[in-house]
Amino acid sequence: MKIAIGSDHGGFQLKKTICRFLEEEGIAYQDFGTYSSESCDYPDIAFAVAEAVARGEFDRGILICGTGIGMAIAANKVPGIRAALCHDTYSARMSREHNDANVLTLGERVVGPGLAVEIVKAWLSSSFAGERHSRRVEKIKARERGGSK
Ligand SMILES: O=C(CO)[C@H](O)[C@H](O)[C@H](O)COP(=O)(O)O
Repeated sequence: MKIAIGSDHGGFQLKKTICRFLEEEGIAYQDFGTYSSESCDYPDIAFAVAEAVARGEFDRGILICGTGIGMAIAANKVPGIRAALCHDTYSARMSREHNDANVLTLGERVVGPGLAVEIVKAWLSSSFAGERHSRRVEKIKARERGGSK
């Protein structure tokens, strides 16, 4: 599995924690920035990560800002992206099993590093359950293509 990861300044410290976790687990990743705690704009990072995932260059994306909200809003503007803001492990697992989320967003100002790593673990180890959920995700994809509402 190959992960695209990014944060703004508000998620910079937590991104470092998550990158360390990925390294310990031997999971390949590419860091799309930001590379310091200097203030920057979350949409720039969100679009870079989301577009790389949408192009199929990465299996999944992880985006971190202060709350995770801005990253989710921005990433979900990219066709093909289903970004889920998860601050508990149950939501993280469900976002994979039911929604086939391909981007996880987190808020460094909301969750501590220990819980954040558990959320990432749950998210990376869960798979899309298919069946009735496929029908629902297909409706989202059709809408994105400009099809039926
Ligand atoms: O986009 C966000 C909120 O939806 C993120 O939390 C940002 O990190 C946050 O808005 C940045 O705020 P700051 O006051 O400029 O540090």
